[in-house]
Amino acid sequence: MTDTAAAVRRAPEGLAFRIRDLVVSFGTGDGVVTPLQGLDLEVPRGQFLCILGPSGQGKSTLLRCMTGLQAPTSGTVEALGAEVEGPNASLGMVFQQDAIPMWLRVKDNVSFGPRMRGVPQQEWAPRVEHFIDAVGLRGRERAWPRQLSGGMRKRAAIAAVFANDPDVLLMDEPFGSLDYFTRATLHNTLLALWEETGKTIVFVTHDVDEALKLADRIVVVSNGVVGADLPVAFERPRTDGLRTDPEADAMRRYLLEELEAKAMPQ
Ligand SMILES: Nc1ncnc2c1ncn2[C@@H]1O[C@H](COP(=O)(O)OP(=O)(O)OP(=O)(O)O)[C@@H](O)[C@H]1O
Repeated sequence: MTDTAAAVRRAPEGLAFRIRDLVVSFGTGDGVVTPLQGLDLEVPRGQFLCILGPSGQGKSTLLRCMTGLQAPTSGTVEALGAEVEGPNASLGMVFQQDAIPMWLRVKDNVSFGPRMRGVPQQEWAPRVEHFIDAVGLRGRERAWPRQLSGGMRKRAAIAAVFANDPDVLLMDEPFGSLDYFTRATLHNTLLALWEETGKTIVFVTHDVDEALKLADRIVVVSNGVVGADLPVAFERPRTDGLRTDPEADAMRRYLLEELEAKAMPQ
């Protein structure tokens, strides 16, 4: 696809998310923790947004609010123009853990979402075949998850979330447990599917280089608010050359300093 075609296809038509003054508090045995303290964030449709942040400062809580798994204490979270009131099929999720049912073969896993939603088979079947191919699992359709490597199980999870055709994908450190090379190939698979489908992706990571490779935009969440908000304009596809690019290096240093400055003592 040419840059122009991609830009036209991904031209934002409104917002995927509008988050206003989001506060989340939890009561614990030791008192109250408030990981989100009045956070504002807008995410245009089609954007690949990476959320970075020091440990324990609210990234997962924010993502859970965006998927409807966590209710705000106050403030509002709107997805696709409507207030998020609970999980729904337009908000697809991928977590760090292998969140695929181990009792279903690969193909049954990939088709699980649309089958559960009662989508007619003639509608889901071609999508399922397409995404099995797109993630490189052709030939393993009848395998059980336990017969696959961690990277392949992640491929099945990605095919499953795309086959369910959500408008938005929310991913919480999805590749955190994988080795460097497996992650690198999964980055390319995910980017190819994002280019193809134009879906909005919100991706939480600890890893600055992962964010620089993937994102259109990086926000740093610290002390319960958006502490830094940077556009990432490096040309795609982003290759290993990004590691030695002076601009990328400047951004990497800035982000690492930002994370270090805001990290809480562990
Ligand atoms: N259900 C809960 N009950 C009580 N405290 C919680 C709950 N969920 C999160 N917290 C607390 O809220 C804070 C933020 O947690 P959160 O998981 O959102 O941080 P994070 O930035 O994603 O961290 P990490 O990068 O380490 O995964 C932490 O202090 C955590 O212990």
